Amino acid sequence: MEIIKTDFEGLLILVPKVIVDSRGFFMESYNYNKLKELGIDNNFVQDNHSLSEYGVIRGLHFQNPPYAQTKLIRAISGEILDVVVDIRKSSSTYGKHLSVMLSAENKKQLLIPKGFAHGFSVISENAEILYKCDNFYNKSSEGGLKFNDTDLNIDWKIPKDKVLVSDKDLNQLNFQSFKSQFE
Ligand SMILES: Cc1cn([C@H]2C[C@H](O)[C@@H](COP(=O)(O)OP(=O)(O)O[C@H]3O[C@H](C)C(=O)[C@H](O)[C@H]3O)O2)c(=O)[nH]c1=O
Repeated sequence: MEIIKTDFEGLLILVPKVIVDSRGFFMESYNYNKLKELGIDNNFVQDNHSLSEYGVIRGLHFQNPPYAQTKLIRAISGEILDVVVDIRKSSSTYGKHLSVMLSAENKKQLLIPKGFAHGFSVISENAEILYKCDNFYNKSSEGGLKFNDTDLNIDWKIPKDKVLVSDKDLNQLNFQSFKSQFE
């Protein structure tokens, strides 16, 4: 597993070792011990799996403390533009975002620490994603930021007339009126 650091504290891109042979490929998509040897020690307790069509944007979501979640996300079919926004008030990258293409082809994973709002747009015809969480779903602790917030100015790589979002995501907070609960 290759670890790629980013400009955001704790936000890592993981590239698993893929073993190819005449039958296809094999990879250990997750290995607690191998990540622990690399200094990554999360007790993941919930796996999520979603399918979305082209143009869907899910996010930008997070769970507030004490239900905040570290996530380890990957695409198992199709391709997404995965986007995280740093909402840790004391972070030097507060309010900044990182975008990374995750796809069944590149097999990249994103380790997203607590304190980031997370979302993705579906660039392919459809995409299935799997992600591990180190805290359980807690609906009442959910928070969110508007995907099209002008201060965040995120390029989701989807033409405006093709964007598909839930009513919930249309009504998230603007960044300016958002009060982070993350230090
Ligand atoms: C997140 C979640 C949702 N649900 C139920 C609640 C709804 O009945 C249904 C769809 O939920 P929602 O529309 O919030 O799903 P997404 O828009 O994919 O939300 C996720 O999208 C972004 C990208 C994230 O990073 C979060 O994990 C999560 O907020 O699944 C559950 O039962 N358990 C869960 O852990």
